[in-house]
Amino acid sequence: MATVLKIRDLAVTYPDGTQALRGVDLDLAEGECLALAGESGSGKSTLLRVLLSLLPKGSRVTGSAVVDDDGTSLEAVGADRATLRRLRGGLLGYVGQDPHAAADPLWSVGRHLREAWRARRMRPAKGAAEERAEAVGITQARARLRQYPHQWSGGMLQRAHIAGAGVHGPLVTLADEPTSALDAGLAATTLAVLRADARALLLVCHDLRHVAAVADRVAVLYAGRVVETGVDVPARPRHPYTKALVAAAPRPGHGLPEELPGTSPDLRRELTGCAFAPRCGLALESCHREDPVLDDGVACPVVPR
Ligand SMILES: Nc1ncnc2c1ncn2[C@@H]1O[C@H](COP(=O)(O)OP(=O)(O)OP(=O)(O)O)[C@@H](O)[C@H]1O
Repeated sequence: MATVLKIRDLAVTYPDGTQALRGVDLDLAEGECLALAGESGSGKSTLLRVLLSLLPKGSRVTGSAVVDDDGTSLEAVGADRATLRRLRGGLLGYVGQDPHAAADPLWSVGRHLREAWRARRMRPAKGAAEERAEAVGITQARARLRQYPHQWSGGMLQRAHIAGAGVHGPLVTLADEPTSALDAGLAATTLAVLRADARALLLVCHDLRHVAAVADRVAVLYAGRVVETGVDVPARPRHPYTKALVAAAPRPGHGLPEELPGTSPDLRRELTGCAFAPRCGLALESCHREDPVLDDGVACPVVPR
């Protein structure tokens, strides 16, 4: 399958000196769902913000993030206005965290959906909004789209956002914790709808259990670096950080989850060695000096190959 998104050595420093991403390499193939996992502050949302050029003024970005549309490559890092117009809502669809927070309570749900055309100075063909809504499982769409966000459940409203994100058939859909405001049952079906609707999906999700059902591959971020990537990460974590992350997730019938030891590093300071080493029970002396690179899907010298 063709690679539709190629990220190389991507680094982001916010204006206050926070190094949110520190050299990330990732590929996403057509038809694939890649999940980005990692605890709060690991850089997941920052990566999506780079692709959509939504970083605050004064942020420093180096490296590259190329969207490849059938041989035409568009660089998201430092994109000019014309490129941005092609990327945002065109080649890149976006679904956010909280469907109610992302909606204007005074607009009908149909108006929200039609905005996906208007934002690109287009008019939806007759019945096109209803057709999109039905494609993501909203029944009686004509009547329901006349209703307002407060008349919709979170799960249904998130489907409307998914419908809106997919209006122009984006090559890549970016979803930032799209189920964090939903209960567990709704989360699973919403993710399945999102997965079915997207051509390629970059899914930010801190909960590895949800990821397991929909993602083809998982990349685990820690302090702005990919520390592990693979197909079987939620079931068979290898990096000590990923293991701790899995153990920290509550699982029915497994007793109380184990809290991750220690605290996340201060990303405003220069980090030497593996950023996880101060919290890692298996760290070698060299881990405090050398930052391990990804080798066979895991950035850790302790993990057997
Ligand atoms: N505008 C900003 N200015 C300065 N630092 C920021 C800004 N936005 C995010 N950060 C910092 O950058 C780092 C990465 O944040 P980011 O939001 O990308 O993490 P995340 O993994 O998406 O976390 P969460 O799951 O909580 O959304 C964190 O240390 C965060 O505090």
